Parts: sequence; structure tokens; C-alpha cells
Amino acid sequence: MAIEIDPQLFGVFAFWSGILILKIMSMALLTAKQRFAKKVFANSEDLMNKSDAKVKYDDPDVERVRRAHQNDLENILPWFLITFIWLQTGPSVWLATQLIRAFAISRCTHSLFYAVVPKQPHRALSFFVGYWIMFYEAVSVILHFL
Ligand SMILES: N[C@@H](CCC(=O)N[C@@H](CS)C(=O)NCC(=O)O)C(=O)O
Repeated sequence: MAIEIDPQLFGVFAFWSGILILKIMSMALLTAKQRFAKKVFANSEDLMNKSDAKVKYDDPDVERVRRAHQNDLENILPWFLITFIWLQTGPSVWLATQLIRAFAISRCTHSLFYAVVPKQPHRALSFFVGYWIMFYEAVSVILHFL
């Protein structure tokens, strides 16, 4: 079976994939920022002889960013896979464009409301926008290849 994706849609997918990769990468920088601000590190060699720095695994601000990072991995990685497959089932260009954009924006707002300006129900709503988009794509793929 030949793998075929509408070239215009592939461009949309590629563009927003790049944005999402940068977004995931930004969580590592945000974690480092919190570690240096709070002077808490994960390994003794990271202390670099600073007397006021310590190894700590339960700083609430660092752990918050780490959870946001983990939540990205739990959602964005499966999205790459299922969206790449779903695009080969011939969805309408308009619908696929809207869903790809909505997913990417929802993941950005999830991080914002988790790690930058903690706020509920904003974080949960952001999460569920992405969750249901992935659910829809997964069910569409299953039905298409049934
Ligand atoms: N692994 C997630 C599964 C459920 C989930 O992703 N919930 C969203 C919406 S409330 C979330 O932001 N969870 C916080 C988190 O993953 O730390 C959890 O432990 O909460």
C-alpha cells in the first residue's frame, strides 16, 4: 500500500510538528530555570561546589514543570504517530488543518496553565481539547482500516 498524504496537509503537519517539538524542548529550559532559581538539582555533580545549592527531588516548582513536561510526552508523542497515520486515510484538508492547529494550540495552553500561570479549569480544558482530537483520530484510523 502506497503512503500518500495531501502535500498541503503534510505542510501543515510539518509546520505544527516543528512548533510542538520546540514547545517540548522549552520545558527542559523551564525546568533548568526553576532549578537555578530554587538552587535545587537532581545530581550531586550538578551542584558545582555551590554551598547554597542542594540535591532535592520534591521541590514543588521544579516538580510542576517536570509534570507538565511528562504530560507533553504522554500526549504529543502519540499524537505525532496517530496524526501521521490519520492523514493517510484522506481526511478533508479543512478538518485536518483545524484539528492539527487546535491540538498544537491546546498543548501550548496546557503548558501555560500548568507551568507558567497555574490555573484550573483552563489546564484541564486545554488537556481535553487535545485528548478528544487524538481520540477522534484514533477511532477514525481504526474504522478506516477495519
Ligand atoms: N498522567 C496524567 C493523566 C491525566 C491527565 O493527563 N490529566 C491532565 C488534565 S487534569 C493533566 O494536566 N494532568 C496533570 C499531570 O499530568 O501532571 C495525570 O497523572 O494526571
